[in-house]
Amino acid sequence: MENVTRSGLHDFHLASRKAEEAALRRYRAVYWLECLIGPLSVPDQPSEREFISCLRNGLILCNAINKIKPGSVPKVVETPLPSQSVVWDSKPLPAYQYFENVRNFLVAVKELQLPAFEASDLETESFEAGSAGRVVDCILALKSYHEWKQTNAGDGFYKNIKSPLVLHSANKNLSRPLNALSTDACRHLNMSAEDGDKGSLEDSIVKAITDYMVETKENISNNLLASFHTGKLDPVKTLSKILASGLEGQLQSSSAEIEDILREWTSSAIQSAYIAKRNLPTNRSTKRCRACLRKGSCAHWNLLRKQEEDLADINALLAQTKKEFEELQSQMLNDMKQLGNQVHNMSTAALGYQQIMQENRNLYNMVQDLKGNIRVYCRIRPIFNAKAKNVIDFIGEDGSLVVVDPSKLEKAGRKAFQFNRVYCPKATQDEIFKDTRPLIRSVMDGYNVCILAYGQTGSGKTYTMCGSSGESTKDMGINYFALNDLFKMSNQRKDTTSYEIHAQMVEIYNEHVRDLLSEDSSSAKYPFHVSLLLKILK
Ligand SMILES: Nc1ncnc2c1ncn2[C@@H]1O[C@H](COP(=O)(O)OP(=O)(O)OP(=O)(O)O)[C@@H](O)[C@H]1O
Repeated sequence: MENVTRSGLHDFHLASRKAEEAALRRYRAVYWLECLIGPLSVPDQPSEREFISCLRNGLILCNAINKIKPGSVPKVVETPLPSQSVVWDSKPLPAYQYFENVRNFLVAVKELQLPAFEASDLETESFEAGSAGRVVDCILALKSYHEWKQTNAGDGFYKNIKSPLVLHSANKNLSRPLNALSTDACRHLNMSAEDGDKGSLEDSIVKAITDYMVETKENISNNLLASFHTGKLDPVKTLSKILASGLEGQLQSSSAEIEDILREWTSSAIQSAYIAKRNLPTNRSTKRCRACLRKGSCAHWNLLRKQEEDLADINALLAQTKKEFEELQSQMLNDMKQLGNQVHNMSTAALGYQQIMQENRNLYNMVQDLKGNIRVYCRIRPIFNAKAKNVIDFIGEDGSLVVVDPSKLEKAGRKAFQFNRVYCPKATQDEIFKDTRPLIRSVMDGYNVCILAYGQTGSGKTYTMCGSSGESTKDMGINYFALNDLFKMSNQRKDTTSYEIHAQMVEIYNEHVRDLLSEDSSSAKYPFHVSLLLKILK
């Protein structure tokens, strides 16, 4: 009996407190409307019925929203007697006109994404206690929007903030799900976080607690009342149980999201450990940029850290490359120095070589002089006539030759001659040139050389000097061999000496000298025209 009394008393206090709360909110709404559009002709502290009656034609509401946002309700249905406009409920209009104002107001409110109410909430016929709550919520939301607009000059996006007190009266009859409202409330608490972001661990915990608080606030009175009615449990224990179960339920509903965040946080922790292993400062891994302050990890900061590491690697590589380049440079300098020394040595050696070569030439020419300035070689032509007798008796290696005259006595018919060398009839053109070649080299060293073929007709002078009449190089004469050597030696010495080679071919016959290379027969006889000679030489 005592418990029942206590329970009834508590119910009374609770209902009284709710009524006081609703009245205060209603007075605030009326006060704000009067400040906005003028006196409403209702008491300062109107009852719910007086409040509803005042607003039921929609005129006040339409004027208020048009004042906040001009043109929100383009056409407002006025009362028949404008002079009595201050008496809002003086003369009832037809129901459809009321409905049009209220409907236009509700459309405008929804466009602003503010909490609306049902048009039937303004019906005084179906009025019941507490039905003005949603109307009050709507007006107070309009008030908040007005204040936001004045503060922000209409810039940005207005997000309606619903306090638990608003929810308390609003969600009793609204079809809007509690979860959706809870989410809105949670977003309000998470204003500092990025919109649409799944959030960090802290965000999820805050969201869970907020949802729990909002939901529990709706259920707490019923739960407590139930416990009080049964009288079996202590109210404090009941409250604790409600808190614990509610929080557990919220955490379970958010467990998947929290698990994801925990996983991300764990991987972030592993990264931190890895960085610590790399001797990087540990506190760096916990740093986040401003945009990611509420996240478990910061991709921007990780990217920055990675770029710093790459930069450090590049710097190390650059330093190593510089070092290698310097080593290469010094090595190249050493090589250049060695090369310079080698070139110097080579030039010295070349100079020495030139000197030695010059000395060698001098010695060589000295040998040629010692051999004799005039050398006489004898070449014996083969016998072409089989009936002819051989007159050659002896050919010595030392250049001695003994011939025999068959028509004379043995002793008187024998004659001995001495030459530098005697070539037998079988001697080839090459063998003949071997003794002449050293003289050709002396020509290239600046000595004058003359090779003269002498003998009777048919003895083989032309054959020895020019070779046979054929084009075969096998029997090439001394002239061609000598010219070949001259060009070859000129080419070998072209780096040190420049030679000019001139050739002239003349015939001396019967005291007449003729130029055999001249194409003009008139100028072929001696003395030759110089211009013609130069032309030939070219
Ligand atoms: N050593 C040789 N081997 C073979 N044939 C030779 C030799 N010497 C001369 N002859 C030949 O003998 C002939 C006469 O020689 P060549 O014309 O050279 O004589 P030559 O002294 O120039 O006479 P000439 O004073 O009349 O001009 C040529 O047919 C030549 O081919």
